[in-house]
Amino acid sequence: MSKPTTGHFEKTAGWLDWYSAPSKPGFQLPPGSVDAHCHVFGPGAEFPYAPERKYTPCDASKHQLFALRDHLGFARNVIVQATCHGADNRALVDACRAAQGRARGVATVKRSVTDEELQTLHDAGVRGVRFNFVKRLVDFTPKDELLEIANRIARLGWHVVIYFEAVDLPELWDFFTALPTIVVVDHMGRPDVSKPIDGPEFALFLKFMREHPNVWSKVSCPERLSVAGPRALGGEQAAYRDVVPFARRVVEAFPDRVLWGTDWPHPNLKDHMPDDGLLVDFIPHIAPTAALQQSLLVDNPMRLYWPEEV
Ligand SMILES: O=C(O)c1cc(C(=O)O)oc(=O)c1
Repeated sequence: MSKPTTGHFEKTAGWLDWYSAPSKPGFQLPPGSVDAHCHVFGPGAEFPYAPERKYTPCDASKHQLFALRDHLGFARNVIVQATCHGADNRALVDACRAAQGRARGVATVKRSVTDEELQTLHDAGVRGVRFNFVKRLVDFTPKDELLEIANRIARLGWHVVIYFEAVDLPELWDFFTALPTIVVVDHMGRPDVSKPIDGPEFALFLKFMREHPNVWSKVSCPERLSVAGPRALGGEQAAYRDVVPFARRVVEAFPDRVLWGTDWPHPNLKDHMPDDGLLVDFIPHIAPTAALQQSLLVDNPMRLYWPEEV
């Protein structure tokens, strides 16, 4: 793969660039696997980063994303609007269109979005909107505004993707459970994996999923959630052991409502940048049977993002 570059913009201090020489996974992905959470960044010279952004990344273009897709053995991508692009979905739309049916998108929109703009997003392959509650990434948006957006996109058959941290779930519960669509949680709601898996915090997340059959979860981002490592670098086959029980619990309890994604190009990692090939090798530890792998990587994302092909 090519190497990361930065064009017009100066990266946030300490920014870690994506890993430019990922290994070939040892784990053989089932045919038709979907990387259901990844991003494009710019390139900034073509698709400028949003003025309200909280970080400035290195560029991560659609071509680089598609090269990674092919290298790892994925068939398709779900590209999620990154907060550094705010509600300007041009880079996302451009990538989805260029993928020629092999990518779907999750956009960020404001209340002011027109029906015509929503239709244009739909035609490009967008099937969801993302609501972000992680304070270091976005400014606060009032809940009535988000609910209004959710009701509008529900009519298009789209869903809502939510990103929040485990400690905030109690406060956000009423809002989340009032959403009228399928609701997809990013990165398992960011559990603190140094806390017990049977403790109250993770129990609340499992209850959230158990009591609400419209709630799905991405069992992604062990590299972000791991406290004890080891890191997915240098051929490590036992990476992020502390995350495995959490992700596996979700996969086994809700096999029909889980998705997996690389999270490439891994915004805001502070301590290391994982080898994406080794991240793929993490999958069979959380989805240990062929049937679970088929649901996680193929059947579930196809049902949600390409229902017309199922
Ligand atoms: O934890 C993060 O920093 C992060 C950021 C973004 C984004 O900026 O969109 O997306 C993610 O999936 C994760």
